[in-house]
Amino acid sequence: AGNTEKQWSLADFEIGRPLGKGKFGRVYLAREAKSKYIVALKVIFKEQIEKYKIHHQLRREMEIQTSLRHPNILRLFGWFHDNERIFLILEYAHGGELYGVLKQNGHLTEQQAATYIASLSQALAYCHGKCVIHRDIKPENLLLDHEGRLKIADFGWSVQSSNKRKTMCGTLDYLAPEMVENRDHDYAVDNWTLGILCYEFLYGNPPFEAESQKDTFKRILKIDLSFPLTPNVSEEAKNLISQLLVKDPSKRLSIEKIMQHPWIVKNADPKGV
Ligand SMILES: Clc1cnc2c(Nc3ccc(N4CCOCC4)cc3)nc(-c3cccnc3)cn12
Repeated sequence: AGNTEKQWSLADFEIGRPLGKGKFGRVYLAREAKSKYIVALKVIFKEQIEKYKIHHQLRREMEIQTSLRHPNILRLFGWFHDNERIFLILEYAHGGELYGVLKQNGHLTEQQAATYIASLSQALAYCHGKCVIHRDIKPENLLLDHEGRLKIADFGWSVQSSNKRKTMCGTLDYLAPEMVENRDHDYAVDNWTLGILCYEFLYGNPPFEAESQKDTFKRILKIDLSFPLTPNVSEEAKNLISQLLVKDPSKRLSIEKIMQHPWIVKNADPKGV
């Protein structure tokens, strides 16, 4: 049967301008020579992979992102390598980083914020359904397509959850209580992050920002959450944020409940999701 996947090489692409640089390499605009199809080419140097010991993380990112198909998740079409570099062939997000839009405008409107939170919730519901936890959702990892639709990129920190959902695995008879208790909550890290992002979209900075990392950790552990008087944010938005930034993972609003929250129902633009 052989591998039906085409073996790509650098010769198949015309390289355009750099789009930006990540920690382990750069991202370039590129065009597949025959089809003229526009992609983003993420170049990672093998010596960096050795140096930072990120083989497994990179392999996981590639396996996970290749397997995910969702309108709000950036596609990984394939990959290839030469002696020094690994190349990821990624979907090009024409609108660039959401982070840029956020910093440009200072903060987003309630409609924009609710639309992005609804998109993220749908993408996460899809990921969690496939036992994938992203764990590193932040504005830098969020891109926009030509219609301003949100795309989650960079699954470098995601994990294939070891705790298969109750429905997906064998007998629970032999599980210790803490295992049964935690099984459904390791996904809740992403729900917490939705609360952080919703706050940042509406106020322009994350809720537990502090001078030092130590102080940020203290504020997180205390759930030291306060809402500035400006910009003016609706009570429903604050209500959603307060139901996500909850210490006990089992008490955080579920993805389904987020989608049904009055603030989302009222403000999210179904076309933008
Ligand atoms: Cl992966 C991937 C797919 N598409 C992109 C992309 N696309 C993109 C489009 C447009 C503009 N603009 C720059 C301002 O003027 C408007 C257009 C920037 C990035 N950027 C990055 C990236 C990565 C790191 C830093 N910064 C950007 C990664 N990408």
